Amino acid sequence: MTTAHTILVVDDEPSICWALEKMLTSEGHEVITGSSAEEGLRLAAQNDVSMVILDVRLPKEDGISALPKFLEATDNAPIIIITAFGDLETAVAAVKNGATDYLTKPFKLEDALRTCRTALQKSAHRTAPAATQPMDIDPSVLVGTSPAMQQVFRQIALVADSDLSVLITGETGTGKELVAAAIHRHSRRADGPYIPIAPVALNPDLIESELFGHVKGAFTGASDDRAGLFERAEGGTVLLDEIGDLPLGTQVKLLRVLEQGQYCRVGDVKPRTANVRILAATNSDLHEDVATNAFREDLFHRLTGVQIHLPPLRDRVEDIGPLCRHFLAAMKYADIESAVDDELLEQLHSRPWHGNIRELKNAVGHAAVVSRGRKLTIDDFPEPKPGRDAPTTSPVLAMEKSIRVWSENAIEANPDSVTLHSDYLAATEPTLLRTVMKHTGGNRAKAAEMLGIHRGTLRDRMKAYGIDDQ
Ligand SMILES: Nc1ncnc2c1ncn2[C@@H]1O[C@H](COP(=O)(O)OP(=O)(O)OP(=O)(O)O)[C@@H](O)[C@H]1O
Repeated sequence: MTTAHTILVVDDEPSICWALEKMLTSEGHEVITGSSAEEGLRLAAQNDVSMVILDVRLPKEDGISALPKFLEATDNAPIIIITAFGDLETAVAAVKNGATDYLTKPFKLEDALRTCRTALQKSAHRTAPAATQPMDIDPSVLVGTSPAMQQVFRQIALVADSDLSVLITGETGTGKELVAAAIHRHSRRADGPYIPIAPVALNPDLIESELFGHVKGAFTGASDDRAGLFERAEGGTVLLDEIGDLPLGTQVKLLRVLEQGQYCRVGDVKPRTANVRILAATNSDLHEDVATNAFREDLFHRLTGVQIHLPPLRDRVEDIGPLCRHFLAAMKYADIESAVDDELLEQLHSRPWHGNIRELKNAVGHAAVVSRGRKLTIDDFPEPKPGRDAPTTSPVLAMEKSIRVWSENAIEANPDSVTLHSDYLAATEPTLLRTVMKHTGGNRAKAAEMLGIHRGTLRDRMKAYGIDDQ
């Protein structure tokens, strides 16, 4: 059975108060309601309140600025903020000012109930809230009015102030890097460095030295001690972009940083403490990489503790209008309001946007130049980008990755191996031979010609691998 609590609901919309009251009384709680911050504070002073549900939009003083007063009046009871205007700014402001959680109108009652139950559990272990700070937010950075983006803003707000590592997922161009930057900007580390790194862009032979630094003489060319990116990000945040591309050996070291907060420079045995928050982003399916042993399962679980997923733009078309206006404003386009009409928006909504917001941004830039300040039409926009069916990774790159993963696993399994090359051929050659034989309808002579090897060699290899002519 749940313990009965007194819950204060402060909202100037009677229907919201009524719905919450009904929901919470059916859980056995007592509900008192106020329609302004002033009335709510009076009620909070007169009652032993276990939780407050506070609307942001109130007639005189708004919910965000009244929040610290409610915390004081209720001896730091959990406070759930409700707003119809849920943007990142409001979400972060609410959490920074001490709110426990955040609900965006219209909300489902079952979601509200879940949020209330969690908050009430916290009520049992009240602690003083973190010191509040004035906010320094550029509200134009992350644009989005869709429910999906509201959820993303809420997640950013809830995780920003902690030191948790976060995995940000989503197709290319959905704004993963922007979300990572927003988490850093709204975190306690905001004054520290923010370093985004794409491992794929680093020299594969030097990747560990790039990340963790090295000591003099660690390898040929290491003429001096050198700090790595983790050291340079001291006190700040590192974004590991496309984390799936991290070599397996480096994944082990990253896990150590995540679990023990420690790493060593290459060639050094002295562990160093990493005072760095790690964010990671990927547009590939890490589950698949785990299944093929390209990504360590332990690291995967460590990283997926907190995950923020950015849906593709085609699943949140409501954001297209605000994004278009945002990009036009950034270009100082004349008369933004009439530049994008409903007819154009409808046409833009039906595009697939495989390149997501990056494609939209480029397309709007293109259209703005072509239209020279007049109202935009669909003809001003470039052709849509090819679909997702067109592979984003070339088969050669995919093969390179598979070979790299296979080699790293084989070396890890048997560091003293002396048969790597023949093991590799045995793993790959049968597929090649079978494919060519199938193509030639089982004609060995033709197959040998295509392969550029002698018929006898082909025969021997097929025999060795147990491949028959069919
Ligand atoms: N919600 C948004 N509001 C405004 N601009 C956005 C938003 N999301 C993305 N953008 C812009 O779209 C472009 C692509 O965003 P970003 O680089 O963050 O995507 P990504 O998901 O990290 O892409 P990739 O996986 O290819 O690295 C950037 O120019 C970014 O500023």
